[in-house]
Amino acid sequence: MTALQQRIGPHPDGAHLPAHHEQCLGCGVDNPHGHHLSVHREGDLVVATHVFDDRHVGAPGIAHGGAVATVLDDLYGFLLYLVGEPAVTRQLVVEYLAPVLIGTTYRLEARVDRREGRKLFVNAKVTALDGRTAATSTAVFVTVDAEHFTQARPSSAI
Ligand SMILES: CCCCCCCCCCCCCCCC(=O)SCCNC(=O)CCNC(=O)[C@H](O)C(C)(C)COP(=O)(O)OP(=O)(O)OC[C@H]1O[C@@H](n2cnc3c(N)ncnc32)[C@H](O)[C@@H]1OP(=O)(O)O
Repeated sequence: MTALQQRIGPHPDGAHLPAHHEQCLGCGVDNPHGHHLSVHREGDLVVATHVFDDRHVGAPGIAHGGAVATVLDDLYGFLLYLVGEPAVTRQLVVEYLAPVLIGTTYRLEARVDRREGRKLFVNAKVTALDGRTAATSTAVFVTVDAEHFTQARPSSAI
């Protein structure tokens, strides 16, 4: 079994899910520019509690929209542990409903809506602890084989 297959799982309900790799911008613990997302499984959901910090600011005090999209994209990447196959983002849509505030705790959750062949239709939301939804998202991921990741330079391949 390859390291990638081991990481893919299966992972039981409630389990903390492993980072995609140590340098991943979304979840890698060794990326100093990263978001260091920590994600667990809740049934069919993948869930993170997240605080954007000063590295992610757009307008003063408000998270940059690209940073929010980055975190959502990476969160979707954790659904692949539930699906059991690698996949990559083909389309990412974000609705910014309210400012996502720096230094404020948010709950992020994502799920697979449906699958059609290689296409995974997924959705997510970002919710403040008072229950207000700050952002919603949909995306299309397409499953790929392990060779997809060998296109990168050897030093950065996973
Ligand atoms: C498991 C855990 C692993 C963990 C261990 C780490 C490994 C996993 C790391 C992941 C880490 C995550 C991190 C965050 C997620 C990224 O950031 S992923 C990085 C960003 N994304 C990319 O780089 C992807 C770049 N794009 C590509 O490589 C290629 O376009 C793709 C996505 C592989 C697809 O290419 P292709 O295989 O040639 O497929 P193509 O025929 O174009 O389309 C496939 C199907 O999708 C359909 N389609 C295309 N676009 C659309 C659309 N917008 N809407 C609906 N359908 C569409 C097509 O019509 C087609 O449908 P069918 O004809 O099959 O019915």
